[in-house]
Amino acid sequence: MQKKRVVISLGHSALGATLPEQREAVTKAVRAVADLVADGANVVITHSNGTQVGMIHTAMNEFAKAHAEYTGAPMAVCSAMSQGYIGYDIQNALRAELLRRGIYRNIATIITQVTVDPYDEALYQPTKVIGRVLTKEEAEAEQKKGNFVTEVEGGYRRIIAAPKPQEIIELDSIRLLLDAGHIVIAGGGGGIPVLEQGETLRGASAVIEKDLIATRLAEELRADELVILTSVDHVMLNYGRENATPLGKITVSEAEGYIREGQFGDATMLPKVQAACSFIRRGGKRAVITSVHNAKAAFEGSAGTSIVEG
Ligand SMILES: Nc1ncnc2c1ncn2[C@@H]1O[C@H](COP(=O)(O)OP(=O)(O)O)[C@@H](O)[C@H]1O
Ligand SMILES: NC(=O)OP(=O)(O)O
Repeated sequence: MQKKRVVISLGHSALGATLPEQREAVTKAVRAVADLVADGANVVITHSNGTQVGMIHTAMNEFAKAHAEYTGAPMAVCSAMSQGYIGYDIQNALRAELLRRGIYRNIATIITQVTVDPYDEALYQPTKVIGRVLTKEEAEAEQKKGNFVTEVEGGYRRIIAAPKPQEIIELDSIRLLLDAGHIVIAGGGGGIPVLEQGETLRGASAVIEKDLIATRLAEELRADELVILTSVDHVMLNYGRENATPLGKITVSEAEGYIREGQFGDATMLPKVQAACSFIRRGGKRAVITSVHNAKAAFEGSAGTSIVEG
């Protein structure tokens, strides 16, 4: 019998912001992955990169300005770097966690490119926040460099275009490794957005929403479950209000109704619930949205928000 297949998406709280924070946060996040593996699942991991790609872009390009022998790095190269370095931390933390449990599995990160449509209007309207929170002065300096910023809680953050994913270029390699029982880290940060130009794939100055690539991977790989680990234990109705109510097990029709009511934050919870609905509509058995902390209980059905057929 084929093992259960699970695509698990790690949000920014599973990664932290700085290098030491990431190493620490990933150590906790991989326990949820190890629980799934110990339970016999074949797993593909995908993850956020907004904070990391912003940090890498600033580090690469500011340094290059001051040192003529270095060149700056375009956003697509920074996305590739973020996949490499986040994958490196996840590989090592997960390997150690599994070995502690007496389990040995091959774990590999696939640098993943995803085509985007050059006519996607999102390419011309930056919406996706990247990097750390900036002061007003730092935000003004970014604008002078031609970058875009938006006001957020506590300050400002850079924003960048977020086109829709089209084709996952390395999909066959991901599937091959998964079929062979390897744990695969893929589509990190939504995948590196690329534009197809003849034989060439040209990096786009954008970042793809990772919830969209999580559902795409889950659909293409015919996963049984999609698990989205984020910063809250449940999806809530009336979030942030006095009458806020956590959602337990709901059907895809109910979830779509809540979407129509505007129950979910546009750039935060909405893409996760949409990803979950799309996955179930295309044949997935269960989508779970919860925190790293609650993951084990959510896998067992006693915590988190589960979206199922119906
Ligand atoms: N209806 C809702 N229920 C729960 N959380 C919500 C809701 N609407 C918006 N949110 C916000 O969504 C956030 C999770 O999304 P996000 O910050 O993008 O995390 P991630 O990095 O995991 O993708 C929560 O911290 C919460 O502030
Ligand atoms: N690429 C992406 O969606 O990253 P965040 O989750 O950090 O926004």
